Amino acid sequence: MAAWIIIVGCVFHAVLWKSTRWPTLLSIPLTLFVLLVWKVLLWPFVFSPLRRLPEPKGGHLLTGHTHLVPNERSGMPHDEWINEIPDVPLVRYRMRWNKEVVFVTSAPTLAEVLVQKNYEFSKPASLRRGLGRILGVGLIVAEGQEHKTQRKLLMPAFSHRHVKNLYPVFWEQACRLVEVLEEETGKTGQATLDITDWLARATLDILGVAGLGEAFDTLHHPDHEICTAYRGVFEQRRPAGRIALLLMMARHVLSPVLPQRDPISVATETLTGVARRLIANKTRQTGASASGGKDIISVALSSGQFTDRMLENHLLTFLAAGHETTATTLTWAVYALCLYPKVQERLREELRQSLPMQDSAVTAESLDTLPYLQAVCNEVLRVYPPAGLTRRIAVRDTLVQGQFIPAGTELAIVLRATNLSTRLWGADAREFRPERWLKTPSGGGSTSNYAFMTFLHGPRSCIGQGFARGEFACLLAALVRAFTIELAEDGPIVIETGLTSRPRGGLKVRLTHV
Ligand code: HEM
Repeated sequence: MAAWIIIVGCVFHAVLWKSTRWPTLLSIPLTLFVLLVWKVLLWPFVFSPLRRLPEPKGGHLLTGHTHLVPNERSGMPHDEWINEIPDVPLVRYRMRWNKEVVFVTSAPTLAEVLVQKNYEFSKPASLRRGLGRILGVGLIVAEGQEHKTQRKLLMPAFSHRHVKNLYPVFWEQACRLVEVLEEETGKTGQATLDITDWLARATLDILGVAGLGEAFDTLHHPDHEICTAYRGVFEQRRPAGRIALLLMMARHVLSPVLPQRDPISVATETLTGVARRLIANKTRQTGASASGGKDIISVALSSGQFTDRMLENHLLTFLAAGHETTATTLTWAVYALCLYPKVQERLREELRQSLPMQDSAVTAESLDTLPYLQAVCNEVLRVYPPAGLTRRIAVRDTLVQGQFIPAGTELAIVLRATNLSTRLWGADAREFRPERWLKTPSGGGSTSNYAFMTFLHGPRSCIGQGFARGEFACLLAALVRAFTIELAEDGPIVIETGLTSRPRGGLKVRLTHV
C-alpha cells in the first residue's frame, strides 16, 4: 500500500508540474502526509490483521509503546506485561511510527514458532548484518537450507559425549582463574575488583583451549590482541538518538574521503586475522582432514566437510557467541550470590564437602550430580538470561495459533519474560529461589517444556548449551569454593544491553579467600 501511495504521489506531482512552477511544494508534503497517516493510523488501527490482538496498557495513539520500551533487547518490560495480560497466545505492541511487533506469550505458541514452523521465520536482515560483522557469517547468521546443513555438520562437535570429555579442560581453566584471583587477594586474603573482565578472560581462555586447542592465556595477558578486540566490540558505547543519527550521516557523507575505521571494523579485522592464523596452524599441524584433537574445531575439521573460510566463520561465531554469554551469566551468578548470602553459603558447603580443595580430578559426573550447584546454575540462567529477547520475521504469510500473520511481521520471542511468567512458574516466578530445582531437577516445577527459554528451543536453539552449562558450573564451583564474595558498591544495578544484557560499568566485588 505504501508503494501505491508513492506512485499516486508521483502521478499527482507530474500533473501539477504542467500547471504550476512549484509542484513539489504541494505534492511532496502531501504524499508524505498521506504516507504517514497510512502507516501511523490507518494500517495499525483499521486494516492490519493484527489490530484485534490484545495490547499492553499505556500505548500512545501515535507513538505506541515506544516510551515504555527504552531497551527492547533486555526483555523489559515484557517480563511485567506477560503477567499483567490475560492468558493469550499473542500480544501486539507498537514501536516507532506505530510499527507493530507481535510478542509471543504462550508455551504452545512458542512451540509452533520455534519448532513446528521454525523455517517460516527468519532473523531480521538488520540483526543478521549486525551480528555478521562481529560473529562472521556462521551458524547464527545462516538461514534456511544453509542453516540446516551447517548445523548438521557441526552437531557432532557439540554432542554430549564430546562435551563430557571437555570438563577436565574447563576445570583446569577454572582453577587457573582462582590462582590469578588468589594472587590479587595477596597476603591479606582480600581484594576488591571488577569481576566482569576476569570472567570474560576466563571464558575466552576456555574457548581457546576447548574450542581450538589454543592457549590464549588472557588471564595472564590482558592485552592479548583477541582480548583488546573483544573489548572494542562489547564495550562499544553506542551514542543514542540524534547524536547517533548525526554520526551516521557524517560517516555516510565522509565515507568516500575517509577510510572506514570505526572501532568494530578494526576489532573484526583483528579477530578475522587471528581466526585465519589459528586455522592455518591447525590444518598444518593435523592435516586438512584428519585430526585427533578434542577441541571443537578439530572435531569439525575431522569431518572433512568444511572449507577454511567456513571454519573461520564458525570459529568467530563460537568465540563471540560463546565467551560473552557465559561470562555475562557468571557475572549475574556472582551478583545473585552476593544478594543471597545464604545461598552462597549453602553452595560452598556442598562444594567443599564434595570437591575437597586438594582434589584436582573433576569430571562431568562429579559436577553434574551436585544437586545444589545444578540448582543454582539453573536458577541463575532462568532469572538472568544473558539474551533477553530475540526477533523473528515471518518470511511468508502464515498462521500462528489460528491468527493470520502477514509476511514481514516482526515477532518478539522474549526469553526473559517467559522465564519469569507466573503462569508457567507459579506465583514466585520472579524470585531467585534455587530450591525450586531440588524437588524437580528437570523442569524446576514449571508447567511446560517451553518455560525455560534461556537457550531457546528447536532447530535454532543454542548449539553450545552443553558446553556453556559445563564451563559455567566449573567456573562457579571453583570460584565459590575458594572465595566468599560480597558486593563492593551499594545501589541499584543498571542493565546495559549490547549482544547480552549485563550490569553497566561492570560488577565490583570484594573477594575474601576462604
Ligand atoms: C550461558 C551461555 C549461553 C547462552 C545463554 C546462549 C544462548 C543462546 C541463544 C538464546 C541462542 C539463540 C539465538 C537466536 O536464535 O536468536 C543461541 C544460539 C547459538 N549459540 Fe549460544 N548461548 C550460550 C553459550 C554458547 C556457547 C558456549 C557457544 C559455543 C561454543 C554458543 C554457540 C551458539 C551458536 C553457534 C548459536 C546459533 C545456533 C543456530 O542458530 O543454529 N552459545 N545461544
